[in-house]
Amino acid sequence: MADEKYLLTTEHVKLFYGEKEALHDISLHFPKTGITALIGPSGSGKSTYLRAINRMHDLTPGVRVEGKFLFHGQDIYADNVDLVDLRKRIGMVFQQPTPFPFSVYENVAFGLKLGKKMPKHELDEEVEKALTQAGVWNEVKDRLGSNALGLSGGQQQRVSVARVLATKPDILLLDEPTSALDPISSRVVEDSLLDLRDHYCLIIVTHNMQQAARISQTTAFLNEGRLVEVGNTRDIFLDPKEKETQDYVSGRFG
Ligand SMILES: Nc1ncnc2c1ncn2[C@@H]1O[C@H](COP(=O)(O)OP(=O)(O)OP(=O)(O)O)[C@@H](O)[C@H]1O
Repeated sequence: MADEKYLLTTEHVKLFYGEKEALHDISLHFPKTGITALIGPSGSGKSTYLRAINRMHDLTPGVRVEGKFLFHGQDIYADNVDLVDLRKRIGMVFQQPTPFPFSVYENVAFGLKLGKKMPKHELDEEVEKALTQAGVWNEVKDRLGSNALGLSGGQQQRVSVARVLATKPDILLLDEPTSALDPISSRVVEDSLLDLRDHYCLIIVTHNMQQAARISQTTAFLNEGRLVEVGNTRDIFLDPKEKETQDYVSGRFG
């Protein structure tokens, strides 16, 4: 039964790389809007879990996923799911900015052109809207025809966010989206994400605990493939229930 309160529900998720169980019984729920941060030491399963949400493991031989993933109440892993459509509705932003080696405009219009044919003026509007939402329009509006590889790392990352937003997703998955950027560019990208959190469901993997504390409302702490604790970000950082969480957020391990 669909749970109206949540846009995405994952229950009892297990993921195996061959014989190795990398995720053990993870249940997490995500509301329609807001930022959830996934934190945990290297190898704790954060990226593995994030990638399972839009079926990025489908092409990796030997990977088996168990458990329930319900998006709008529908099973993400059902046989009849259209993966192109799923990935439009659940978009992914990677650690390294991923502009294609063509113009800023074409980078954002790319996903839109895969869908139904749109008149040029509509395409222009959608590109502007997405770049504005990603917080980079003012910086690129006079160079839409220039190669996106000529932008700064932070600008490239916000153009990558705009490319995902252009296809009108409900969920943005962000896998360490600022870890390849300098601190100033990181803060600019963070500010853009903060502007998005009232309108989208954002799930961000981050190693940067200050970042998780600054931008997320909910934090989930994973360790060795287990969900140790999930809760209000403030509580996870200031008053966690589990000693393991306390040890991690206070820097005693990881
Ligand atoms: N393609 C793969 N094949 C086999 N094992 C894998 C594969 N990808 C990840 N793993 C293993 O799964 C576990 C979880 O890895 P994952 O990358 O999800 O962790 P993470 O918390 O995102 O780490 P990091 O913060 O370093 O990116 C690790 O033990 C890792 O070695």
